[in-house]
Amino acid sequence: LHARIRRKSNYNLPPGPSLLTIIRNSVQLYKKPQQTMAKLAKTYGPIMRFTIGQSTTIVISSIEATKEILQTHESLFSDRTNPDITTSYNHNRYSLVFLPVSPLWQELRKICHGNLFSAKTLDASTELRRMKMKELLTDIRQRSLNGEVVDIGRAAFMACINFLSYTFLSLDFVPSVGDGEYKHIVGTLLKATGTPNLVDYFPVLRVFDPQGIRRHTTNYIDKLFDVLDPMIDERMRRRQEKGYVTSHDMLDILLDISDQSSEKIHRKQIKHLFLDLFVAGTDTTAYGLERTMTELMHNPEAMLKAKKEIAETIGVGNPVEESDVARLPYLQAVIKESLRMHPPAPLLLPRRAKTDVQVCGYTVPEGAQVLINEWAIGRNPGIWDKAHVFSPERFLHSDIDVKGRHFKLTPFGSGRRICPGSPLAVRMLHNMLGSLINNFDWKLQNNMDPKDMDLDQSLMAIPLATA
Ligand code: HEM
Repeated sequence: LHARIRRKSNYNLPPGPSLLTIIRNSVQLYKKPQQTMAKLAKTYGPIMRFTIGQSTTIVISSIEATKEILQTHESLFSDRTNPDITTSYNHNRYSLVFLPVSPLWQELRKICHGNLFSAKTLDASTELRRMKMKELLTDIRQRSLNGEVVDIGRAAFMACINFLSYTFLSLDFVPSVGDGEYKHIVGTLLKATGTPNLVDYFPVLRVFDPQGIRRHTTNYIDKLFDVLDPMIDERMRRRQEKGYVTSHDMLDILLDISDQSSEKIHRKQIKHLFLDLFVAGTDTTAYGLERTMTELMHNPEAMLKAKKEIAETIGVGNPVEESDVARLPYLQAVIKESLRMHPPAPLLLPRRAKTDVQVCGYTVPEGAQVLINEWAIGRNPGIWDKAHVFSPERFLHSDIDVKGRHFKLTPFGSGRRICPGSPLAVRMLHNMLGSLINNFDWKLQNNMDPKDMDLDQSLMAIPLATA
């Protein structure tokens, strides 16, 4: 123990906030972790160390250090930390999100890149999403006729699940679970992943599960598997029938791969993969859409420009097709600007240091959890001109994209663990946002002035059909 303490004290990282400071800020750290960490980084520096119990977390909020972690030493930071919660259902043994770099993880990534999220596969399933987009627009049109207020976050969430479940399974996942319940399940699973769990800091408490986080998570995963299992079984049965025609969805692709070689992926892994894809893909994309709509309503000039561009390119009142997006540079800039200011994964996903690694002259100790504060980087006035102003124009004649090559903007991460679903997320974001603003004018409820909006609150708005 003595040797360990001595070794630790040799690390040249500045001490970071004390336990007392962490406790004092704990409510804020829990409610708004990225903002609070950005505030603390002003005192403790852009490479900040938190040590609690047996766990060291390093929070990065400079581009130089981000680049060293996600590019220069990427192979040493490409594993994830494995919070206790991932051991529910042995998910850590199958999960694309939490597996370390390993043959199984490589196989799953290969399937994602080559099959599930390749341009060819996504093009083939465009029709499924087009159908869902029409349903969303019909639903909003009806609400517009009734003069109803739309909770944009909720509508976006439901639209994202529908888009994903049609792309994955060619059917509505939600009616089987109930829409409110599904939102609750996904919300709870995500919240559980982000909730500081005493067990992760003091592993000796594992058997007690003092906050009940593992118990709850197992319960919710159970509910999702209860829906997924019969769907997969039914598809396997139908595939045995003569004359079965593939539906071009991800389940058929995965079952084709599994039929060819169950070593590549088997039934159980398919279920765990869908769990990851649904949980990782729904809330992030819905949050991205809600925040972008919020910014556009807060900035009527940007809204007008985006609407004008779409109307002139595809005609007013039409849904924006995925193939239209290349001709809509302002819409693309709007999405980038929103991802800069409101990254849906504000601390990305935790990486784990494989060995001691030198980053910008400091030693990140082996086993440390590394978080990139994407939110703080996106709002840093030293990095972005007028960082707190929503200005899509900054991206109009710039080559900055979100593919993980520009370390000032990496909302989908970078390197070998970059978000595999980003090609689908990007399509959904443009498609939904473009269609919502090309089909409706949006007004805040209670005639609220856009200047008075709270940009972090839920967006409630009234759709008015465009002339
Ligand atoms: C706007 C929407 C989204 C954002 C901002 C986002 C962001 C991220 C980020 C930051 C990571 C970690 C990357 C890293 O460590 O470098 C990630 C990983 C991941 N994302 Fe996304 N994501 C989005 C949508 C999706 C969608 C739609 C899916 C699937 C349908 C998805 C599936 C995943 C998976 C499976 C991983 C784990 C990959 C691995 O660890 O190898 N994401 N995402």
